[in-house]
Amino acid sequence: MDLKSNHTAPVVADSAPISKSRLGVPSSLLPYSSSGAFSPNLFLTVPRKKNGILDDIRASSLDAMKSSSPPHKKTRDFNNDLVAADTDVAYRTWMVKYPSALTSFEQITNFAKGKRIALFLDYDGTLSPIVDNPDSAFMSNDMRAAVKKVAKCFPTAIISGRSRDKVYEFVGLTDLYYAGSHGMDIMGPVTQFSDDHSNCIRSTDKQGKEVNLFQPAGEFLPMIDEVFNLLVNNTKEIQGAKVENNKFCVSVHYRNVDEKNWTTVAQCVNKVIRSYPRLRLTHGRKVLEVRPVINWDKGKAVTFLLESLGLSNCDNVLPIYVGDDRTDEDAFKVLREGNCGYGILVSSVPKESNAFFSLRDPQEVMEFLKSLVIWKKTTSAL
Ligand SMILES: O=P(O)(O)OC[C@H]1O[C@H](O[C@H]2O[C@H](CO)[C@@H](O)[C@H](O)[C@H]2O)[C@H](O)[C@@H](O)[C@@H]1O
Repeated sequence: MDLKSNHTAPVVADSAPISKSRLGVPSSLLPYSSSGAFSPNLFLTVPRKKNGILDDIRASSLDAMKSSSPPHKKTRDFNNDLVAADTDVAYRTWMVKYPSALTSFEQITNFAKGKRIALFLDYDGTLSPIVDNPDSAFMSNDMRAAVKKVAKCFPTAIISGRSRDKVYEFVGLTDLYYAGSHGMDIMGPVTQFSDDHSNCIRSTDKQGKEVNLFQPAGEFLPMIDEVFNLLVNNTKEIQGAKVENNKFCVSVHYRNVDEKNWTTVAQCVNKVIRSYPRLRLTHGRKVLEVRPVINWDKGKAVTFLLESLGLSNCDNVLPIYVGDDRTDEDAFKVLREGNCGYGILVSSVPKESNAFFSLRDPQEVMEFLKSLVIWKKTTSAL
């Protein structure tokens, strides 16, 4: 297939408008819907504008770039009490809509009674704090221990924008499921379901166990490599810019670029992907992400994993997804719209979200994971 032949434009994967009415604790459960998730035609068709300009220039507008990530400094600035107090009030007000998953823990576990919890965890900003150098985004040993324990109690998957190998290297735990490249590279269990599915191939994991690999964007690999090299070359004069190859997508980081040069970063990226109509641009935290125009995201990955694990019946399964970024909104949305699970947004600043609950930072994520383990052990002992 000639991936360049269809003249469609890159688009921003903006989250759909968030419903004004919050559902609260679901009172009834709908059967988990798999409709549309595994459409044989995974390609999104997005018409290119007549003038050939990127369909949505917001893809790289300065405003979008500025709002892509809160400054990673402490919320409380003791040299500026007033600002700190204002920030705190705004955060507390926001938390009325997105209550803390820690203070709402009983509500969550009450709803989980008689159900199996399935846990989905994002990596950067969720399990590891946001740092300037993406290669140094290590998770703490305490966090690793917490993830290990929680994965012994509940089926647990890491769903990251990183390449699967990279995120596995960071987490370093077996007995978890890993999905890299925003869900476009899933290593899951071998099941009848995977046998029936195209894009699935048998493989073995690092321990030699037979696994199933699902790579819906497999044919984009050469193109992504090509674009990675172009982006490295085109941004090499921009001080602080860093391009990361995430296998089925490419990240262009501008966290360490002087703000006055952010537009140059955006222009460089737009210039490259203009020649690749089958690629699109999305925003992460101080990062522009180039990825294939396919109908696949973290939300689809959650649905896929639940199906693969035989956990797609919401009557007895409660999926919980914890994430901090815009790409995690796709997963929150799947859980919200399916009325079948909880999204938990990790954020220290107020943000509109499809999540139900919030946690302030990775430290609170760890507390939440530990609480789940204690709850599981207590209830199993009864
Ligand atoms: O889905 P995730 O696991 O959250 O991955 C999303 C991106 O995370 C990484 O970038 C972010 O974290 C870096 C380290 O803290 C930070 O320096 C950067 O500014 C953030 O955008 C990762 O490097 C990207 O490739 C992922 O797509």
